[in-house]
Amino acid sequence: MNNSVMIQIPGTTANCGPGFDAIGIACTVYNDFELTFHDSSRLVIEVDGEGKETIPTDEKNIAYQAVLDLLRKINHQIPGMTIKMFNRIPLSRGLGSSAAAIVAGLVAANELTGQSLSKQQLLDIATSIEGHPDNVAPAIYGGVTINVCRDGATECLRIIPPKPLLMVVAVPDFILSTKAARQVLPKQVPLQDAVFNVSRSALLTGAFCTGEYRHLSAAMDDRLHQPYRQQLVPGMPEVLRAAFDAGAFGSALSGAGPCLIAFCDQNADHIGQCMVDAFQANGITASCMVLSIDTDGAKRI
Ligand SMILES: Nc1ncnc2c1ncn2[C@@H]1O[C@H](COP(=O)(O)OP(=O)(O)O)[C@@H](O)[C@H]1O
Ligand SMILES: N[C@@H](CCOP(=O)(O)O)C(=O)O
Repeated sequence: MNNSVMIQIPGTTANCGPGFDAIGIACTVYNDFELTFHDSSRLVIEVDGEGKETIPTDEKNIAYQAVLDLLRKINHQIPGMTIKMFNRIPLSRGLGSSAAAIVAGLVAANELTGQSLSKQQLLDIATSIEGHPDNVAPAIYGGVTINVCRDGATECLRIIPPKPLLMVVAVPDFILSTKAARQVLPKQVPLQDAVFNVSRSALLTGAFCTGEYRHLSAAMDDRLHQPYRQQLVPGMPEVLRAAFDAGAFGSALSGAGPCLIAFCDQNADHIGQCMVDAFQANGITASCMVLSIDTDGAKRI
């Protein structure tokens, strides 16, 4: 049995507008995660890159907890371990950093213990830890994933769109925890809003399957979460509008925010600059990342 493994895990953008807790995409921004088991009982966690100052380096670390969850699941003894991570996924911004940490811990521990669990089993464990499947599924499988929770398991359909798609992410310089962004959501919604989202989610899935991205303008509209979260992201309507005016097919809140994401197939840098400028006009400093779809998901490197 090898006692050390290195995993690369992609960031993810969830919801894509209407697909709240259901649709997610793996993106070409990656964390590196190294797990080593050793004989001593010590736990060592070293964090570099994003979150270096804030991510816990003790038992509270969620990647470490995911390693423990997997070891307990397969009745493996808990050894001493060293975790080294280099993070490029911005924290608490809506690009799935927590999902990446959970998936990293699960995949690394599974690799070190003989790969006894399937991707489906890892997905089910990851979903139960994260609480929703739309980030952990694409982090595991790559691509665009449509995710349905049923009878305690997560059913995941992975799509690789037939035409290239770029994702322009405007990253504002403030954080918003997913927990806080879920607390502003209502417990119930009007039937017409549910119908609105059902039709847009179906159109969105069809656009990804066929590459008919001209539908994304209508397909990325949402009434289930964005109207409530807008108050948490200054300038959100203006930034989304700026992306569209600059030529994006469509735009939305990335995950629970505060990142805003636009989809296009050209002029990505220009669209990004327009989004950053629109944030700036609303008093928010932001930077821009141009990403494409990661098709591999978490993998050993
Ligand atoms: N690499 C990591 N290792 C351990 N914990 C992490 C890591 N990345 C993120 N986290 C935890 O996840 C939290 C952010 O999760 P969340 O609020 O869901 O935002 P995000 O949209 O980035 O997933 C961080 O505050 C941190 O506690
Ligand atoms: N469906 C979730 C997605 C959260 O994604 P994150 O990247 O912000 O953690 C939600 O909208 O709450």
